[in-house]
Amino acid sequence: MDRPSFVIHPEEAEAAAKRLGVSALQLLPLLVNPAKSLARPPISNFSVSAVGLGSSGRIFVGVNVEFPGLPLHHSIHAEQFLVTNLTLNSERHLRYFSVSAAPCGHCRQFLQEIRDAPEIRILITDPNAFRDAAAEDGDGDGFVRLESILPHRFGPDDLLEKDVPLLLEPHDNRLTLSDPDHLPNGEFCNGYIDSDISSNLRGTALSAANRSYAPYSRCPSGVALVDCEGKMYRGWYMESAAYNPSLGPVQAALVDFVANGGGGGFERIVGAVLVEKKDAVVSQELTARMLLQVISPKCDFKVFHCYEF
Ligand SMILES: O=c1ccn([C@H]2C[C@H](O)[C@@H](CO)O2)c(=O)[nH]1
Ligand SMILES: [Zn+2]
Repeated sequence: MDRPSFVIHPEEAEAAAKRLGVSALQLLPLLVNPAKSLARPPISNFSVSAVGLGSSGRIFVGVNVEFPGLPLHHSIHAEQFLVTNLTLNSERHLRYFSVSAAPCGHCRQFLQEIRDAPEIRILITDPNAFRDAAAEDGDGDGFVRLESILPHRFGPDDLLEKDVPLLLEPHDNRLTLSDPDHLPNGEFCNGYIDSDISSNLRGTALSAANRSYAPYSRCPSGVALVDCEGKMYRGWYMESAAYNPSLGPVQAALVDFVANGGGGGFERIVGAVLVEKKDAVVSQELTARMLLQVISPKCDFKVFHCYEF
């Protein structure tokens, strides 16, 4: 099968399933191996891919991404990439996914932010992974419930009221820029970014911050990136009830870059804007600056502050 793209539309999925004589669900594990070629693991050389079916009938791909020069905990796991890809595409539910290796504890925890997480069904294509669990889980389709591989969960129910929107649900954080016309630390100066791109970046980062999922810290943030051809990417901060598996806004925007940037390297990123609250208890500024400096040294980075109206 050809190398899959990061989002497969229902008609394409249907046609591929028909060609292969399988159902949409059975297509997921068949896409896992080809999708591994999209991973970027220069440190481990261990490619992981996760392929999920959303409630719209679209199929989404996630892969692992590693960053040489940075501590390992900045890596993006395939399952986190998959969930980020769903949120960037406004997909409301993830009910099934297939993945090349057993999801680590960190990913099992991150998935808890999705409503009815215990019911998410997972099929691991690695033949050595939990055949017993699949046998016990009952449906006979090879998928196991997340609950069976992460029992006694700690999740949003432990910290939030029941009516708080969860990760894949719509968010509007009601943020507006504190001083939109004030460019912090001078103009963008690397020659790629004119005032139109600069104001676009600002607006895109603000919209991203408005979609951020930060119910635990109440410190939403968003990032917009621009590459050397003027193409823009965006992502927003997503929290985990267990804090550490949270995914930062730069990583989320890098998911957009890896999925839609035509396969180029991170050094193609020439401009970045972070929008977050001033004096936020959880601030992304220093981490974002460091990350961008390592992966794309010539990237010009600006921070704009916002407040809740
Ligand atoms: O659940 C997991 C476990 C590991 N990895 C990635 C992280 C790192 O890039 C590589 C080695 O751990 O595999 C994932 O993507 N998902
Ligand atoms: Zn993981």
